[in-house]
Amino acid sequence: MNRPVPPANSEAAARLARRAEALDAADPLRRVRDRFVLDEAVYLDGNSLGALPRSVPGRVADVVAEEWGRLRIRSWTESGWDTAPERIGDRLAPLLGAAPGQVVVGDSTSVNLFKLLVGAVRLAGDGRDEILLDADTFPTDRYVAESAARMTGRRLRALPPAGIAAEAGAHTAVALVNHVDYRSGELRDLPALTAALHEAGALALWDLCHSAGALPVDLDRHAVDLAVGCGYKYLNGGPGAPAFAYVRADHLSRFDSPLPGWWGHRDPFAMSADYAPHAGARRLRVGTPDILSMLALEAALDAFDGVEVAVVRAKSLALTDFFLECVGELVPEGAAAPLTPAEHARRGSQVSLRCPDAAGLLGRLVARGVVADHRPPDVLRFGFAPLYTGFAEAARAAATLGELLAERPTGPAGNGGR
Ligand SMILES: Cc1ncc(COP(=O)(O)O)c(C=O)c1O
Ligand SMILES: Nc1c(O)cccc1C(=O)C[C@H](N)C(=O)O
Repeated sequence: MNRPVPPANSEAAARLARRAEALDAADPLRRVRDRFVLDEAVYLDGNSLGALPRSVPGRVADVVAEEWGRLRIRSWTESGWDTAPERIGDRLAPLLGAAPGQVVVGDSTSVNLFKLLVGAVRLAGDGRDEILLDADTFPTDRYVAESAARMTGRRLRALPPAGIAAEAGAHTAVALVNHVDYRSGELRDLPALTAALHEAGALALWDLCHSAGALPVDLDRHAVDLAVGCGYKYLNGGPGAPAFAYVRADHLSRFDSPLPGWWGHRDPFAMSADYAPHAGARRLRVGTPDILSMLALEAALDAFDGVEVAVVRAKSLALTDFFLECVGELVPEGAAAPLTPAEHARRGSQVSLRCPDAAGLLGRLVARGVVADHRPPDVLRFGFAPLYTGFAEAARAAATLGELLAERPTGPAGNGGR
């Protein structure tokens, strides 16, 4: 049965659009939006690929023409290419709540997961023979963890994140957990779980892909042992931007990387036959960095200049609250069920809705200028990047979704989720 859009909905949509206008006018990050290249589409996919910061194209053009084109090989030293991984790591560190000297940028998240997970098992020592894994994890973390467990002779146990604290014990070397779940948008209790792992004598390795740049992480404050994350989501570093790796300062001197490339050597240009790791975070480097992508990420971080993470978080919660309210008012009852927790303490910066035929619906949303994404089998994800997403866009996305769902037969929204 096709349900027409009830007239009350257009009134509600108009009322919510007026509220959105007022919220946008009062938004302290309103001007930060101008730092990005955007168009008339409602872009709610910054949790997959962040929008292009205006600071990037000119910088990349300059790197190509001047640093590569004119200076060529001299740029390794004269343009600071040789120190880019740790320099950009230190630039990123405040967004993660980390003091300098602990974050290095480079490689992909998957590669950094491998380095840090095997490194964590080595740090934990021989007596600890199991790795715990967030059972809901993004697939790459699982694939890497399975291989790391095989290589190190450890047992891998995948557990619901809420059960990890209770299961961690004298055998646990490390637990690998996602700070924000990529499907549901659920935020995990990083301080409590890290503390519980420490209580058991185990290490905490956090995947921050869906939290870095969107909410406070406070790595140092919570004494997180190790963390990884990607540069292309809320950090807006561009497609395939280098990822980052964090190892807590007091673990660094004992951190034994399973990928000891020459760029992590104490003195790479000594070309020594023996590997001797650099004293600090530089030991997390592996091979020659991808300079063009790396410098694009560095320029992208300009978008955060003068922006406090607490303000980003406040706007993220206000946006997702408002979107959920709009969905509640504008989407036909039962047509889409929020999967993302309502509690602020458990919500990242995206809203996931379960809808039958989410894939088909996504195509129709995109055709009407609302760019979100879909994860199988039935999840629609709406990512809210507080630096450039406005309340009017949240209202427009919900109104468009409501119209589409009212145009087609409604079915059960699915209730077999978490
Ligand atoms: C939580 C999480 N971990 C890891 C990855 C994979 O990162 P990469 O492709 O940089 O290895 C992604 C996204 O692609 C992700 O969402
Ligand atoms: N890394 C991606 C890619 O290379 C292509 C398309 C999407 C992505 C993503 O980042 C997906 C993302 N990690 C997710 O949360 O599903």
